[in-house]
Amino acid sequence: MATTAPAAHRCSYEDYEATAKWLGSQTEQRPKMAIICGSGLGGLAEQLENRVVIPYRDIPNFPQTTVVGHQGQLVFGTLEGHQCVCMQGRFHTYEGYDVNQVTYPVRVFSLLGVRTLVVTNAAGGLNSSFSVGDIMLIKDHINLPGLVGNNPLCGPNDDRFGERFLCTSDAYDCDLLALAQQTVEKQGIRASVHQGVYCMVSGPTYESIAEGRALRTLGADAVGMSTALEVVVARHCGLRVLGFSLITNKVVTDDRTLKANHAEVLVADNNRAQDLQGLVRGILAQMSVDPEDL
Ligand SMILES: O=P(O)(O)O[C@H]1O[C@H](CO)[C@@H](O)[C@H]1O
Ligand SMILES: Nc1nc2[nH]cnc2c(=O)[nH]1
Repeated sequence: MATTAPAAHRCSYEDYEATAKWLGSQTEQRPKMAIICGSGLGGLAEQLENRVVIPYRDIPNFPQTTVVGHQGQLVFGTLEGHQCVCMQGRFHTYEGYDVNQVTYPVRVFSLLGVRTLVVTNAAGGLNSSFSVGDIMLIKDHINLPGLVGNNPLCGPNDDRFGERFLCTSDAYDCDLLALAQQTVEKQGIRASVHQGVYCMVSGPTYESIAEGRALRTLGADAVGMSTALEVVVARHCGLRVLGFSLITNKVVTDDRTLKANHAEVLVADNNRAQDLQGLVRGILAQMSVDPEDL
């Protein structure tokens, strides 16, 4: 029987606008900062003050989360004086969403007035000096799906969001990274925080031994199934980006008896998510608040 490939899910500017307008009608908060919470890392959103919670199922055009550890709601509120919107749950291509759906919220946030994106994720450690529970400040990424054609900027370019050819050598904001590093020193947590390169793969399989070794050879320090697509779209809209990986497991590169699994990812998050929350809060506390936010 002949099969046809599913059509790419095209989102029009009007779709993004409609979602942004609807969200704007649900709250008077106008965040300048968006935070995407990775697997098991939604606790950050619980710390917001003056919370307004909006389930994804109520939001026009929004995808739904299907992954354990991703709650599926937006939380608006204030963190360390900054008006924020947090995604408690993100979308992945392995769930069956295409790159436009995975990145849909980022363009909506930009239309809402967001200027800075903080991305967090759970990731497997490839760098042999990383331990489970360590935090990696993302200094660069390898967008493997994007490099081979599954890039959210493929297709007609909408100049209202950004230019056709996007530079990504500056994807992770140097000033924010420097501020993050200063906060690490101030909090005395240097031993468990590293800077490194995040590699996005499509998943949902965890790496084979040969794949883990290959990714390490490529120059990746940590690997996961998210983030790079969101960052590409954020940069296309001109947002500043700060990224964190919580190292939830070591990628298996030799011992065949070890088996990566999502339960261990969530357990590591449970144990160490508070360290990441403390670091993010510490960084935000040092960032000047946009006067319009006051
Ligand atoms: O990247 P986040 O969403 O944090 O989740 C990571 O954890 C899941 C696998 O355990 C995958 O979804 C991977 O990408
Ligand atoms: N691809 C991948 N994603 C992850 N997310 C959390 N841990 C891992 C991992 O080891 N590999």
